[in-house]
Amino acid sequence: MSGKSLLLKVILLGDGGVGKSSLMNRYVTNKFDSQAFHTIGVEFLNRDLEVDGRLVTLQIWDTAGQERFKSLRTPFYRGADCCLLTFSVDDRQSFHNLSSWRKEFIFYADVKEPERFPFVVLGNKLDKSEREISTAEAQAWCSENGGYPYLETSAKDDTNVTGAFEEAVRQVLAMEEHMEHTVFGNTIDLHSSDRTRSLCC
Ligand SMILES: Nc1nc2c(ncn2[C@@H]2O[C@H](COP(=O)(O)OP(=O)(O)OP(=O)(O)O)[C@@H](O)[C@H]2O)c(=O)[nH]1
Ligand SMILES: [Mg+2]
Repeated sequence: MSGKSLLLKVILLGDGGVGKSSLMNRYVTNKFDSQAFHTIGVEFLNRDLEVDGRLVTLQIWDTAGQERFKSLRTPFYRGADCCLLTFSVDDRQSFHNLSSWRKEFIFYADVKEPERFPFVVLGNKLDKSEREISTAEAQAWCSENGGYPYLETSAKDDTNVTGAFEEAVRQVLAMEEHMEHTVFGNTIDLHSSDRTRSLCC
């Protein structure tokens, strides 16, 4: 394991009531509240974890999904390393709104290269018996809209919650690795025979 812990900011977005706060609380405190209140503005919690030998401090930002709190949540998007787009599998409207959430995030976080940004899609409330969105439909949206990883979770039953946050970390680490390769790939080779040509005026 490499010594120093990496601080990663992950943000949960999605309609009011899909279970963002419940996912964060399940992951960080292992508790579930069936009478949870709507979030006002934003809240965050940290959790340390190890993924593929890397020590990471995950700073999870939980935002208010209700439209009336838009101005309270958007200032906190900047600096996010990963965005968890969340819907509820028993609520078609929340699935339909994923595109708007992504758009809002890209705008307020001022993401320079949206097609490269690590989004992860979560279909929560997997424990519900009556679904409105099938796994296949959600997967299709993810592959058509940028090839995002898709995970189904239940904050209530603690299904795949750890897996969801670990996937977020993996996506960020993979992106970092990719960027490092790109930077090194673009390094100017001072000994290259092309050098005279490219520097010549
Ligand atoms: N059955 C079931 N209920 C859940 C699950 N996750 C959350 N809930 C319930 O759904 C309701 C809304 O959950 P929240 O976590 O408050 O939703 P939210 O996305 O944070 O909502 P906002 O804060 O308004 O944006 C609460 O009553 C939760 O108990 C789940 O996995 N399964
Ligand atoms: Mg909430």
